[in-house]
Amino acid sequence: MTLLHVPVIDLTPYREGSMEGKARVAAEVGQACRDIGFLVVSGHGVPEELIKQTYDVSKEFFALAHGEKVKADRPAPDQVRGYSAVGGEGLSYSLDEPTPPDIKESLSIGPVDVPAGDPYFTSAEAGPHFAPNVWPEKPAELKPVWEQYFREVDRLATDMMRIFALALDLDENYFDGTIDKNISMMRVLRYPRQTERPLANQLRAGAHSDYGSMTILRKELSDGSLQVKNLAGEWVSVPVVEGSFIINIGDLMQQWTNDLWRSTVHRVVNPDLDSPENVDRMSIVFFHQPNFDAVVECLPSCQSPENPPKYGPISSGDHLRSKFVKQTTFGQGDKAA
Ligand SMILES: O=C(O)CCC(=O)C(=O)O
Ligand SMILES: [Fe+2]
Repeated sequence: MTLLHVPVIDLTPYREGSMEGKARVAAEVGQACRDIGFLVVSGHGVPEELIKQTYDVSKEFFALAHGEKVKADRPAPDQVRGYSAVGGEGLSYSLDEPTPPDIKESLSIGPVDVPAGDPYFTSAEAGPHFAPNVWPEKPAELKPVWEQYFREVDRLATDMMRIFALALDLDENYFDGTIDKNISMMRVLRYPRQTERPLANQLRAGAHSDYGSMTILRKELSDGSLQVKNLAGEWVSVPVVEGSFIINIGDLMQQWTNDLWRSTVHRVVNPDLDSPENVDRMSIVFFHQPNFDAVVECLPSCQSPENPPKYGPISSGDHLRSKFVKQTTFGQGDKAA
């Protein structure tokens, strides 16, 4: 039976390491990726205390005056680094029918622990993927806390890629060499409490699918505001489970699996102005993206004579660049970028 709701999956049996436990988790994850493209995971091993610290320092940053926050402004359109104010981005721009800008502000970083002096990370081919991070001066603890969060969630992403490999009947370490120098991004989003009615079709985050291999999201509030479009075409809320992460497949993984797995459209809806749920909402998002030079082509286990490859090969870096140029060009007549 096709899953029409986002399942909750405990990763503990995978992490404990028995063959049987790993196979069981992989089967559950595989079904979620095929049917709905989203899953909620518990037993992930990321320390709760670190997640709380990440929220706390991020909240402190967003509470600063606008003039202070813009000191860490995004340095260039092709570098997803630093601060982006409310109105600076619309996730739906990457779709064919864009809506007005999202009602959110954000702070983003790219890879941490980039080795100094290694040309792989500074070459022309590396493009903007290892651009230096833009750190706010305040609060001072934000940098070490975020760096640690990035490392921990990167470790979880590696576990997930291994589970994905098992779910796709591949060797467990099949993807390891494609993600060891990954170009992932971490971003904290703040959706302010709303004081006036949004424009027509304006959402906290407009309908979109994510770009990369997977997204790992931690959301603060136990509301149903993150919605996913299921295979029956209905919007369903992602379940809220304390201590869990929400994980979804991105467009690149859909291509890698020759459309066997789904990069599902999702959105963040507005609260009613006078509802108790109309409060600031924050989420911590980790967009996992393989090494810029990893070549993504339909996996052998996902094709057959009846189901030939639907996509040609593309590098992870080129794929990502083609997506995020679209995201900031709304209103500039450049949706084809
Ligand atoms: O904040 C959320 O719950 C979702 C954000 C999201 O989907 C995104 O930034 O891609
Ligand atoms: Fe998303």
